[in-house]
Amino acid sequence: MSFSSLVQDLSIRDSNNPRRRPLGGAAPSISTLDDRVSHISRAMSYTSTAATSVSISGDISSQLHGGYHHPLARSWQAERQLTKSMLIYPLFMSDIEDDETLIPSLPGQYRRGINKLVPFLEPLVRKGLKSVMLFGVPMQPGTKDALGTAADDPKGPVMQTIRLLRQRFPQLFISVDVCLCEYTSHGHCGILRDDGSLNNQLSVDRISDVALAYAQAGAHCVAPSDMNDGRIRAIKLKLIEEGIAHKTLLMSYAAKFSGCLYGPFRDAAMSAPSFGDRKCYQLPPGGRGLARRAITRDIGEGADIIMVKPASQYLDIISDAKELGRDLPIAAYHVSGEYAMVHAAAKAGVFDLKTMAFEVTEGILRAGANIVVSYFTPDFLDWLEN
Ligand SMILES: NCc1[nH]cc(CCC(=O)O)c1CC(=O)O
Ligand SMILES: [Zn+2]
Ligand SMILES: [Zn+2]
Repeated sequence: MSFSSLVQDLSIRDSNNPRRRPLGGAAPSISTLDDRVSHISRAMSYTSTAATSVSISGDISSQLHGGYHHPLARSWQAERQLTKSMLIYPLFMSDIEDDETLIPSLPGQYRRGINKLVPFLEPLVRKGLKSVMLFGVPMQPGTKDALGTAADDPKGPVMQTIRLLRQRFPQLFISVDVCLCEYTSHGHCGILRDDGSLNNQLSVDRISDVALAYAQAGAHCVAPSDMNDGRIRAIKLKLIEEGIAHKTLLMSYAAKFSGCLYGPFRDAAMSAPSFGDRKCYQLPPGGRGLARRAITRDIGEGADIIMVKPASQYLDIISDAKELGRDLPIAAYHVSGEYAMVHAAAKAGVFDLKTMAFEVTEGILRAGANIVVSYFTPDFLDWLEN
């Protein structure tokens, strides 16, 4: 068949097919359903009898494979590619200077003392590590009390680490988790009333003092994970009052769900509550509406970033956060239990570790996150080129 007869062939078909008419051509008027059916069946019968036009007569929209045959073309399909600058790496800082203890429930992750930190981080920073999230772990007996006094102890592991990192890795972005559970004798995320429930006002006062201390020590970002009501506003006001709001990013763990995925973290941070649970301040897993309210509230109180946590079980919440906070970066925390699950399944031969690490992280990005807090960060620094 010659080119001109092919064109003619197409134009005949176009005039018959209401869905594929030439540019600028008038749509055939279809007034009734019968009319429409006859148009379509005429187009179809023409196609099936004209053998030479088979390759161009199919429904073009059914052809997708060509768009992602090549690896580069596949990479173009994602709205956002995972890059090293999206990753924040959590670090557990012990108050024993030479500590370097593997956390059995958190494969490959260690609790480290200040003396072990720089040699550990140097190669990671060289490979492109951009940001860390600090957690303090008081191991020395007698350090914990009802008020979590050790949280902002100037000689405590977090305050020391902030100063050390600012000095040794000036480009590194330092975020610090702000909570009391690692430092309280009862292991809850605030100060308690006599009945064992949280005293919200005292907790918020204390948490905002701790956040301020971290910011004053040089943290670029403070990230309260305690879930007390009103803490974002209280922290923001203190940062403003002390004249450092302009250089301190406030990341709210706005939508933090209770459940069983923080277990390995609590092993690492020695922060399991000594009685009860966190269900009265962390969100119930089915509470999508509560999460949306918390996100909206925290944006209103001055959060610069909204965090959702855990991540893989809460992808709808991440996309809610993106919708409610369309003008803010959204962070997702791929938490200790999620990380441990991936490791356990890979070890059991269920799937390849690296493939799953990418799959779950890409899912988190697809849901709307711009930032991922991940224990896989050192692995990604090896796996990613950018
Ligand atoms: N409030 C402290 C805090 N900050 C982050 C996590 C969990 C992180 C993880 O599981 O990786 C926790 C534990 C908890 O709330 O029980
Ligand atoms: Zn806590
Ligand atoms: Zn309660």
